Amino acid sequence: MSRLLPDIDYGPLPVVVLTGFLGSGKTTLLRRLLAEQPLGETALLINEVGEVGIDHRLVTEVAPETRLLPSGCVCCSIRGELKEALLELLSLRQTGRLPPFSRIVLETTGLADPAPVLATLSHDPQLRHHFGLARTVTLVDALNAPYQEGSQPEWLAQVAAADLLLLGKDDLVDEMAGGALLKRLGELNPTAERGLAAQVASGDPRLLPKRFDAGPGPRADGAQWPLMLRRAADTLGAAPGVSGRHARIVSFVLEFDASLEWDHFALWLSLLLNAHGDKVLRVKGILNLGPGEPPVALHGVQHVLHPPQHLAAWPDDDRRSLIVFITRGLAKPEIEHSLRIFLAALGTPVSERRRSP
Ligand SMILES: Nc1nc2c(ncn2[C@@H]2O[C@H](COP(=O)(O)OP(=O)(O)OP(=O)(O)O)[C@@H](O)[C@H]2O)c(=O)[nH]1
Repeated sequence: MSRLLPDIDYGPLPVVVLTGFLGSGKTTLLRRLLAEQPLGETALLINEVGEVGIDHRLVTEVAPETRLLPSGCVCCSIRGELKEALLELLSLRQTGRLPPFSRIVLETTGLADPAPVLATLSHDPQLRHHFGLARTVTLVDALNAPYQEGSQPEWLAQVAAADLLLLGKDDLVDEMAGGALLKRLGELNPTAERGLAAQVASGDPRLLPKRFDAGPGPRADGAQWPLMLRRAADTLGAAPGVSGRHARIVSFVLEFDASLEWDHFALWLSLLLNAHGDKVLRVKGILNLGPGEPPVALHGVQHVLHPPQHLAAWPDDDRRSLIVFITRGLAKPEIEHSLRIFLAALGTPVSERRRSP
């Protein structure tokens, strides 16, 4: 008798990366998120420091298809292992040894800068064929955030990499402190959506997208991308940059009214990220490449520049190019200067829009 195989969609599987400093509440959040969800829809990959994976035991009840990566820090040697773990999961799914799960949640160790994981997911051709980075979610511990911002570079890298910032343990601080923290997170990463972890309910689609292109990135909803960038630009305004409490963190926006020459701009950005990717914690942009051209969405974390994406159309008449940077030890004037000199040398000078203070 022939067995009916499940109808598996072999399109790229969405991968949601969940990060957050040690003890910020990632496992607690995952348990709530996955509780009451149909078993087998979500595969969970957990990377932990140390030999014994305690989290693994905690989440096994709700997600039996968990695979635990064997060794420690994501940021050092995990690239090979992450790839193997992802491909193994896929193989088990395709051969029917695992249910046809429709997404993967990858919880990174709390001590890690997520950039290497994001780089692996975005740049490995085999992984890119099968998986799509849908969203990076960072959990921030409300009680410890002020201290962690001042002392832990990984905390800042996690906050900067996020598409969604969730404030956890807000029950441990008063309302005013919680509000101030959310505002602070908006200053540090003005392009991320913000919310309270306590409001994440079981099955929250922000963390459990159904398809890769249903994620929050530029693929998902072209109109949202420029609007998000404009909100960020308004937040940052004419300020030279919002400073962090340490290590010269700044967030700022470059705005251009004139269209940009893609080849020249892309070359400049690649050179910038090659040379200073460790200082560019995050870059997100929407570019106007000239009349009749669709807008292009840019999206990068440190040395990683995700493949730029053409959006269907501009949402309205506003045709500004906007590029938001979050940098460490690289100030806005340095980046402006480098872009201006570079484009002028190639014969396509642009002048940046200046907002009146
Ligand atoms: N008061 C309060 N405690 C919380 C909340 N979320 C998590 N905790 C507690 O914080 C501690 C750490 O939570 P976990 O969920 O294990 O944190 P984690 O980020 O997975 O920890 P690591 O895997 O060690 O990085 C546990 O004792 C939780 O019960 C919250 O919203 N409020």
